[in-house]
Amino acid sequence: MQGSLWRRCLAQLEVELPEQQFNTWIRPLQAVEDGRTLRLLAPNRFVVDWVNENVAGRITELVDAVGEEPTPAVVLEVGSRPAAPAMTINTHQPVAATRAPAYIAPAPVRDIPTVLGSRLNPDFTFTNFVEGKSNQLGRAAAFQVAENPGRAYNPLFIYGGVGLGKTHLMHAVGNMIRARNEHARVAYVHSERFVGDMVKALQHNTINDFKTAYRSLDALLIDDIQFFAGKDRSQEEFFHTFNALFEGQQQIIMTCDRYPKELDGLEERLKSRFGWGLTVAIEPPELETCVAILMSKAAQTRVDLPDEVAFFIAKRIRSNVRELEGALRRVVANSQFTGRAITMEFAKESLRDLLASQDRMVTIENIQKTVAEYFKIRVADLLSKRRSRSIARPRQVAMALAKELTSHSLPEIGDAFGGRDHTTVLHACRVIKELRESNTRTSEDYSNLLRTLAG
Ligand SMILES: Nc1ncnc2c1ncn2[C@@H]1O[C@H](COP(=O)(O)OP(=O)(O)OP(=O)(O)O)[C@@H](O)[C@H]1O
Repeated sequence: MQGSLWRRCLAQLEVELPEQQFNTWIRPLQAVEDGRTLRLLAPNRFVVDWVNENVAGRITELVDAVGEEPTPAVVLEVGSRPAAPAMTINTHQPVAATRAPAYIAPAPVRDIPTVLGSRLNPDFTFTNFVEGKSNQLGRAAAFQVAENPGRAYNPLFIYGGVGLGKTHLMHAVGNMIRARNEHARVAYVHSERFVGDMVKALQHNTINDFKTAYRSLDALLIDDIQFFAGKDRSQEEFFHTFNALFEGQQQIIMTCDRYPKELDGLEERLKSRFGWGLTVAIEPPELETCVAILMSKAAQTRVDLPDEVAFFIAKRIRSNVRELEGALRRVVANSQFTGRAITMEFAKESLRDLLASQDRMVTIENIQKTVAEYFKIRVADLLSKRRSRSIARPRQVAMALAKELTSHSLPEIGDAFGGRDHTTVLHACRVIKELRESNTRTSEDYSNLLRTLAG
């Protein structure tokens, strides 16, 4: 069957490679298969070089693993196939939906009302959002907003770390509003896109259309508003949009990676407005919730995932839900690729590289989570500006651990702790070093944490 060999390789590569790499370098390849050769046609020399350097070996391995006799030779060259619909490469769809910017269809600003209205991701619903202690409040608030848009909590402000389900919840609200009223004008927009659209509208003299489009909505869902930091013109425009929607009792939902008051580079008048409705945090999920999420994702794709495998994955991948899904996707793709059932042994084998690199690499997120659990505070507290001793000390411990266990620079660490200056991190490292020498308690805490994190 023409094209099937490459399709299988593609499905596997999509799981193994970061999304951006896959889209940039692999997706543009066109395949021509004749049983003896798999010819991959690249649009230009850059793509050929990149693929040769980075994934050619892996492609050959995958072709070998498919086990066709004789094993087809892989040829990579610049070229393109004459357009023939039957040969279009049909790439496999990932289990999880792609991330925010991907829903945004490039469209002229004039079309905003229609285009915005079609940007909801139908896969993100309340039904498939798994509830746990870490997201209970956020889910409950979102549900109430969906039942009573513009009136329950306006605005609804959801904040928390990456990959914890903020975007999912936001879309769930939009989907539910639309399910209850098909005429409702609901728009999802990433803040970066809002900024881009606004700049275009200014350039093309269509700022009035832009304003009307946004202000005519029943609900505006705006993601990752930390992107507004430092962008004064966009904040100004968003301020007016916000006021118009708010006054019209039109719903506004926002997400952000931190508590709004902690956002540097954001005007005070916006920060205070963000707090007019309800502000809820989403925390990293506990083990049981992680297991439940895995089971739910497996069930959605009709995959048989034994409990012990779900526990194994949940225990080993602790950073966030997106990573958890990535690990599951890898196991499932591997199982579909090889036709083997998902057993403990199989999962360990499929995730070996991922776990090995994770074991070698302690992440700042992981440190924050472990330190927060250890001191029984919230990750959000570590990222906040609160200065009370019970928060500030653990924060300094976490910063010192990040310096010791990761290869991140001081500014990067500062940034990961709610956008702090590198001198704060340096100060934290010095304080902790001194305390470890003079204070048994700190010294013990630090050693315990080091043991937990680095084995
Ligand atoms: N409680 C949950 N139940 C089911 N799926 C979840 C849950 N939490 C997160 N997910 C899934 O995890 C993935 C990442 O979630 P999402 O994109 O909503 O994260 P986010 O908090 O918006 O992250 P970012 O700040 O990076 O945009 C999505 O595929 C989402 O469906």
